[in-house]
Amino acid sequence: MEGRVLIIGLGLIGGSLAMCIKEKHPDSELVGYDLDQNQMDLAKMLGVIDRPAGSIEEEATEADLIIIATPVMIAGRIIESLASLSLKKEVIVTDTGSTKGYISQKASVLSGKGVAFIGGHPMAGSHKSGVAAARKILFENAFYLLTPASNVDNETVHRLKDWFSGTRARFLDVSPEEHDYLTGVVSHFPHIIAASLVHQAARADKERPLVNRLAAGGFRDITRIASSSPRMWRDILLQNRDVLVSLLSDWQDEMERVQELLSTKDEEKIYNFFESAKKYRDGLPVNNKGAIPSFYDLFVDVPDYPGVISEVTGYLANERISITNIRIIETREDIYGVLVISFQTPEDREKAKKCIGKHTEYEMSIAE
Ligand SMILES: NC(=O)C1=CN([C@@H]2O[C@H](COP(=O)(O)OP(=O)(O)OC[C@H]3O[C@@H](n4cnc5c(N)ncnc54)[C@H](O)[C@@H]3O)[C@@H](O)[C@H]2O)C=CC1
Ligand SMILES: O=C(O)C(=O)Cc1ccc(O)cc1
Repeated sequence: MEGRVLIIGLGLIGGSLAMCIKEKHPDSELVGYDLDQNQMDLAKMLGVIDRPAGSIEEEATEADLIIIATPVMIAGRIIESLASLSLKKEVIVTDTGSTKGYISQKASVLSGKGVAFIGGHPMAGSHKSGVAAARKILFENAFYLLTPASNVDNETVHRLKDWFSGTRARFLDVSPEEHDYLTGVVSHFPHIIAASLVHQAARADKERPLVNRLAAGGFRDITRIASSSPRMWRDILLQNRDVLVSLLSDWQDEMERVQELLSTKDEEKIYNFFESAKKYRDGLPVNNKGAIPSFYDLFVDVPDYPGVISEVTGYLANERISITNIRIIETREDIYGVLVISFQTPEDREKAKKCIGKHTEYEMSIAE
């Protein structure tokens, strides 16, 4: 498609969407605006946008697609300012916020003026922020939830999906209320729990410093999302307050049940508690990227000598295989154990396995 796209907020999500649009629609013109001049300069330098915007007002009136990819609290204010401008008749306005109820209410000022607003939420991301972390494969296979306002026809929704076809995401239309409940359960609430687990460990650490050293492996895995942007999660929690308060109350009931199982030493019920969780979790789809994307880990048993990490990463770099994370699980004190390398795709992981196998005799395994 041809046309001018204005992206407001050139961070991880705005930057990644810009890359996806350019790949599929090379004739489009991508204009970016960010309050932070450094992000705007970096976006231009990295080729993520064609040019920076002087202001939202200057560019919005000429845009065919306007994407608001700022923190959710700010998106509401931007919508209000867009509503005071004379936008193109066929323009589509969309956002990328993790909550949809609040923004959809705010967007009624646009609908009132006949402007098409389609709320959007690509359900994939990362705990990293900023345009430097943007990737065009970020949304591949992920769900992309859309909440079209009631005045928006199917043709317009299709037009937006066409703009975003380079994401290779799977689009689903839902109501804003349904959206906020679903994402409350699978994304927002788990972020609260991850942060609470970290708080619990940090408290214990004060008495027993070994906690810090032992909190590797599984603990790091389940608390990875606690490293996300505090500002972003503050805003999300405030906007999805009602759903989260109700989920917290369910959670407290659940914890009381667990406490009861422990005080009554009910072996069978404790077993069932874990067994039923395992059954449900094992049945979750593995090929989809969920709100909390899976990373494809390769475990490499490495010997204990200095430079072994750079040796392994060097082999991968030579074959241009990109990794998303690397860490060591120390199996014994001060002795290197297993190197865990994470990849974005199972194909990259397979290539890496072959590559390391070519150069070394290290044992490797994959855990699903
Ligand atoms: N990080 C993630 O994994 C995901 C985030 N989201 C949502 O996407 C939105 C953006 O998130 P990220 O890209 O991760 O954040 P980010 O922090 O990487 O980028 C946000 C950008 O918005 C800019 N900004 C702030 N106020 C602005 C204003 N008034 N005008 C113009 N720019 C402004 C910031 O300077 C920053 O560059 C948020 O609403 C978030 O809820 C959605 C899916 C995943
Ligand atoms: O880093 C992770 O695993 C995430 O949870 C990413 C994420 C953050 C916010 C969203 O609205 C959707 C996905």
